[in-house]
Amino acid sequence: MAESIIVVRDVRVELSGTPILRGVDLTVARGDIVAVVGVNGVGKSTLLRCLAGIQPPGSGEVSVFDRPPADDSDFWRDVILVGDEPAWYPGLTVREHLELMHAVHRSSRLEVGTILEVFGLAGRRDMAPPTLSTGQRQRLSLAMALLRPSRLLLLDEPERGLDATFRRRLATMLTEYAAAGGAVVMATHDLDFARATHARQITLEAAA
Ligand SMILES: Nc1ncnc2c1ncn2[C@@H]1O[C@H](COP(=O)(O)OP(=O)(O)OP(=O)(O)O)[C@@H](O)[C@H]1O
Repeated sequence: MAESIIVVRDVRVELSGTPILRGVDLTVARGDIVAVVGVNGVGKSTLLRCLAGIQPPGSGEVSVFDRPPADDSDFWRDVILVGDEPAWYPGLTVREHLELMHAVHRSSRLEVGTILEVFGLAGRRDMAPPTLSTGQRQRLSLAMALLRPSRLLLLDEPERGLDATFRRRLATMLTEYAAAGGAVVMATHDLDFARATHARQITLEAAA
């Protein structure tokens, strides 16, 4: 059986006294792509935050790479969370944001020039991220994530703001990432996008 990267057993989370997650189970192995779906407010982002070690479960077990996820540098060397828009570095261009990631992570998966082309940002390389469109900023967030080496991608609505053509390209990139041995867990509202990645779907139900 494939090595499990994530094991979630009977997880419960309450926020401000309201049950958000209850009895959630999930196992993710190398090469898996899992799409977490469900209505607004059902707890998809909360589950991703549990997997990222940002939201401790009230009860139950969460294990990522054989230990409880911890918000520390060892953990983030293997794991990438793409959620809310990152804080951009004032004064740095699109290309410089990517070069920064490239410089910090010695074994980048792609060269900066290549990733600018793949993510359709070559024509915007000298612009400041805040001056990009919503979809272009999302492309840059994903480009910075996929540039660096990792073993697990946690993606909160990665399709947000992306046009149909780029959604298909991203689906292919995620499929290739998983085929190379990585694992992906993503919250999404786009079932066509989820199907394009051949993701296993899990549907969260309201806890209350
Ligand atoms: N700090 C908090 N205190 C109380 N309730 C919270 C807090 N943060 C989030 N919630 C509630 O938790 C629930 C789950 O939120 P979450 O963002 O995980 O949902 P989601 O499934 O990702 O939603 P969406 O599809 O809209 O992105 C929501 O009802 C939200 O109002």
